Amino acid sequence: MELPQSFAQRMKGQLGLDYTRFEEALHQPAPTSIRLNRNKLPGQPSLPRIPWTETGFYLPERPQFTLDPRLHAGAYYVQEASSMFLEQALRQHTDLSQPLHVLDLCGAPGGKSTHIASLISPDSLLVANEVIRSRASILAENVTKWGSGNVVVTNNDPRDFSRLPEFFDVMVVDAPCSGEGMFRKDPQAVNEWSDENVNLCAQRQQRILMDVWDSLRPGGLLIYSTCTWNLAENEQNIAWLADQEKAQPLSLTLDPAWRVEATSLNGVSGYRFYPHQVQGEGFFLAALRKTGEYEAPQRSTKKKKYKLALAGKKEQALVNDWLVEPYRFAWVQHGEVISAIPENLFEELDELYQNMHVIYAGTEIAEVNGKKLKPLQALALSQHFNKAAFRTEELVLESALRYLRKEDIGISGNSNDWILLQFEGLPLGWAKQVGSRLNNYYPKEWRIRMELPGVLEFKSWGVREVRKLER
Ligand SMILES: C[S@@+](CC[C@H](N)C(=O)[O-])C[C@H]1O[C@@H](n2cnc3c(N)ncnc32)[C@H](O)[C@@H]1O
Repeated sequence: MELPQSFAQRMKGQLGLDYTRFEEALHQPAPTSIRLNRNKLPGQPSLPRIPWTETGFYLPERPQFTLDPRLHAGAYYVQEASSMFLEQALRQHTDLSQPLHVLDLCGAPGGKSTHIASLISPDSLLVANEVIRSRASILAENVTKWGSGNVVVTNNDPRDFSRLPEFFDVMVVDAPCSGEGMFRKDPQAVNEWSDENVNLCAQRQQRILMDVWDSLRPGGLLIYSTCTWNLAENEQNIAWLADQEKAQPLSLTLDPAWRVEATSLNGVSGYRFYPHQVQGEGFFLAALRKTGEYEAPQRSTKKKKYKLALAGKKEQALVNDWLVEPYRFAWVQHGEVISAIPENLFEELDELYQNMHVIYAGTEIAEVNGKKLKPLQALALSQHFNKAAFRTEELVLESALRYLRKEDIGISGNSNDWILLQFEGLPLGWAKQVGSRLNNYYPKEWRIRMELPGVLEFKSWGVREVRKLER
């Protein structure tokens, strides 16, 4: 990798004597790390922990993740370690036990959204947004696999959030940036880098921040992050915002052993991750509190016209016991699809449907057509799913991968049932047995496209779990 000259020059100025170690680190392989979904994998793996998060771990090597059915089951997310530092900003500056409205503005592919979903209380709402449509679908897929049930995925431009004034308690802006911190993982980022692009990115970030600022409540928390190291896209932008909006800069308590670098510019604290100091990629994070007093809006006494329609009692009764605590949910119907949304979030969700382009909300449970009922993929992957309501079949590795490739797989018995297919107790999706045939209902868009290798080797992250299957 040949570093752009002006980038190297600037970093020498920024890092001084540390520059040589920094450059050497850029030529080392990037570490591999994952974050576990504790609702699906509660055990403690024998792996080194990422110190600033409770659920992140380093792997000794990079496995072929596509060939691990647990990834498709939403049991973990492959995420770069530094970016999990978001957890510190949330834990140190919010009360996560409270019901919060959180926005993840630049959400795709979903690393931070799934992380936030694991940290907030079940009564909280996360709006995971992505402006690019194709990327919003990937975000919706990852959110669905994570299975939290209190997440809404929207596909909106930041300026659309002006329709939701003072709606959010917390806002995460993981801004599109010049990607200097991704150089060793992504050679394309090196080719696209230029001083001009850094300036364009900085201007775009300011626009994005101004576009969404009004939808943060007074007293609310803004967490801003990038994966780049220049001042313009980081400290300078946040100092500019703090000055413009009279926001209060916040600092974080760091453990010196983490080797995260704290910076300060005009009273604004920033936190920098360099690959020669931490086991992770380049990252920057800063936090601000919006000043002022929040006054909850007066509720109108006029009868409200809702956009969300509740499912009929008959339809609801058909699917009610498919979730473990059905009384916690409102059951809404959109065409033939019944979804469950947390009961306490009905008003907020309706407001989102009125104002934004919602592409996924809550948990899609079933398609109902007269007496015909079809359980949906999101139900199988939901953390609230009542598995006892269905016949389940455990698959070995090869069958699980064939199922995820949407191939035909054999199964014993002869019935007319919906069958929940699992791998190591983790639901993967649905199949329907029709006589001796088994119809595969795994979503076509999610299927594994890669050919299975001649020898399947299941190298899990737990060192003891190496398996070979000769075929
Ligand atoms: C750094 S990535 C987000 C990564 C994500 N937060 C995660 O942890 O997986 C930035 C995202 O911003 C989106 N984006 C690009 N231009 C944007 C704009 N003008 N406004 C808002 N988001 C934008 C990109 O499509 C991209 O998905």
